[in-house]
Amino acid sequence: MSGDDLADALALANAHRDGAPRAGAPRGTPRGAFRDGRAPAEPASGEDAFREERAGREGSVRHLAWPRARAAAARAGARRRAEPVTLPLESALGHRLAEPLTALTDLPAFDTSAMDGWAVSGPGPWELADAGDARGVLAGHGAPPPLPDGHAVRIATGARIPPGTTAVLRSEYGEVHDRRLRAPRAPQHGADIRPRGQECRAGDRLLPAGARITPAVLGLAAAAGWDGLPVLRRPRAEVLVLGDELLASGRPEGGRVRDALGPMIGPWLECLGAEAVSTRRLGDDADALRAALEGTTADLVVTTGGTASGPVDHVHPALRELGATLLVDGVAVRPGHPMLLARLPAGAHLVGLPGNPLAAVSGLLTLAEPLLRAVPGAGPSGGPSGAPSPGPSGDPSAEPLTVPLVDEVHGHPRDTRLVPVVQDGLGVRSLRFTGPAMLRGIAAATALAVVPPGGVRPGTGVRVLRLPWA
Ligand SMILES: Nc1nc2c(c(=O)[nH]1)N[C@H]1C(S)=C(S)[C@@H](COP(=O)(O)OP(=O)(O)OC[C@H]3O[C@@H](n4cnc5c(N)ncnc54)[C@H](O)[C@@H]3O)O[C@H]1N2
Ligand code: MOO
Repeated sequence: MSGDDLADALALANAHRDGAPRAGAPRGTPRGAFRDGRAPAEPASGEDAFREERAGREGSVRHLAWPRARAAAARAGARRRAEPVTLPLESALGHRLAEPLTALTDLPAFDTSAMDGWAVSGPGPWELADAGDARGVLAGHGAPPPLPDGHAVRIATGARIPPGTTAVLRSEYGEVHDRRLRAPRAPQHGADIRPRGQECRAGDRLLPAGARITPAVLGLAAAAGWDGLPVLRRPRAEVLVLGDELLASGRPEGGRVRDALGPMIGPWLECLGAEAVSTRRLGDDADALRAALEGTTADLVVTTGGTASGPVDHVHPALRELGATLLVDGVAVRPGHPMLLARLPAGAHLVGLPGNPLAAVSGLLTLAEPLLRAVPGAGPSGGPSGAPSPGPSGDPSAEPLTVPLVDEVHGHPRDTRLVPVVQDGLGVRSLRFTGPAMLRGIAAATALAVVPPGGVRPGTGVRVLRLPWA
């Protein structure tokens, strides 16, 4: 076990010791919790309830409090490194720059006309010069001949300025009669000429290392002469979908169900800043799972299903046999409490998502999202919170937004609930069809509200995890 793993394992043990009610100790009712199935008259504010929150218990299994689980995932991510690689511009979108972006050229690279019109030399009127092309000086052509004093030549936007030019006269500001150009108002010296280096000089630093590559950055990089960019490789994620009952196509039949997670988790991980390299269905085959975990080349393995303790739930046994370190083993959150986070012996992290589809979403946002956000230099291309990616500390604390919840949401007595919500005016409103096995609510949602143990009354501010596409 590495020092880092040991630190995490100790943190996990301490969290359980500090947070979970001890066996046999009187547990009492947490502040803000239901006593008789109804909402309390004076529930604690969201923040108070978070401070009061303690790790919950499920039967004899102790679960880590939701904020602690996210913090543990962020710590795991902060220890990962993002390697620099060079990608062609067409593949670089969404990555972060591994080095500052410098200009490979002056911009503009030559004095250029900002308008269609005439290049003029000296005060008017001007005699029209021969450009060697009846259309005048065009963009994309070689160096034009010098323009003698008192002469003008037709010029197009983007064309090179002939030596000797003092200004460009826009076509709407001049008139030609008998090869003489006149202008009611003389152009100022340098008018409508973009001088070489106006935007930058070769070698100028245009953007810092770590800047996210947006469409605008791709344009700037191309203008500045780059064909490929040094970027930080996104964490590579592999998705392993477990369950013999899953169908890859068609309608559910014969007691089997469609695999809803295979099509969902990879794209969602991409939204969270990972490169989803593969999604494989392994059925309920313990050997295949072990082999996949042993052979993985990914930074993050995400499994779905098999986290509980049923006869074909192979995730825990496989991790045990491989000698993995469990960093989070169950979280006091609904849905999704059997979720887990582990570190495989070769260094990859594993997020085990429960099989119920909304529980899997909960695990993704509780564990995978803070982990990916905290990988130095990586981070989402617009995370669920919409907040900028934090620095190397990976501190996710500033990340969720707080907004009023307009309706009453029943809470779990001990666990945090993640509830699909939709924007409603300045607040959010909870949705229907949000059972652990349902995706109908989350598919219409803009965010997940973080409902503290005991629930919240209408108008109370709750933290929300905004969905990356909302
Ligand atoms: N005795 C207990 N049983 C269960 C507990 C518990 O605390 N004690 N927790 C329940 C909860 S909560 C959840 S969530 C599930 C988690 O179980 P697994 O992670 O082992 O998931 P599976 O058993 O493999 O599947 C659960 C459920 O989800 C369906 N599923 C699985 N994968 C997919 C998929 N890719 N697409 C669509 N649906 C999927 C699967 O068919 C099951 O219906 O455990 C409870 N049990
Ligand atoms: O994680 Mo389970 O979905 O809470 O039902």
